[in-house]
Amino acid sequence: MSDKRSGYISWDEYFMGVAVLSGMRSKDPHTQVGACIVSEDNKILSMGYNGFPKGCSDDEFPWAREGEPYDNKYFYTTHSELNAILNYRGGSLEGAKLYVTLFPCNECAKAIIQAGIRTIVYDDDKYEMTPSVMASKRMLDAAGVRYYRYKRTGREIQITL
Ligand SMILES: O=c1[nH]c(=O)n([C@H]2C[C@H](O)[C@@H](COP(=O)(O)O)O2)cc1CO
Ligand SMILES: [Zn+2]
Repeated sequence: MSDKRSGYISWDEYFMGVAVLSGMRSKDPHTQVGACIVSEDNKILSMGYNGFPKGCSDDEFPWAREGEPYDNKYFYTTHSELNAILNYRGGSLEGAKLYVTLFPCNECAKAIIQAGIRTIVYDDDKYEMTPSVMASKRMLDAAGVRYYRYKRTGREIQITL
């Protein structure tokens, strides 16, 4: 009989929790997205959140959702998934798993496929009806990248910092 502690968090809770925590760094006032890339043997390889590229000030570049393309955020934000891929400097992501709080868009799907990531665990899918996410699923399906929705456990975690 083992005296192992019970009540510890599962791998999925752990990695999605890290993705959520990472998203808390986002300065986007509307949508915060976090990502965590994990190896096949459950080691965290990289993390990311949505934001402007290095050198592009969060206080000077626009966070607006509307207006001319030059004056809204869409030309400038790097998505959490792409940031997590680019933040990894250790070599290959072949066979890795991506935990992400929002279903990846078509641009991120291309990067995910080309990086060799084979599995996506996502939480929110609020843009599922958009052409971008439909195109994303089309490419992921064609490339054989598995994706499944994170099953929320309802566990609440309080951390005092
Ligand atoms: O997969 C994604 N990953 C990601 O990081 N994002 C970022 C880009 C923007 O900063 C924000 C989306 O903004 P909005 O929901 O206001 O359109 O989320 C958006 C998507 C879209 O699916
Ligand atoms: Zn994206």
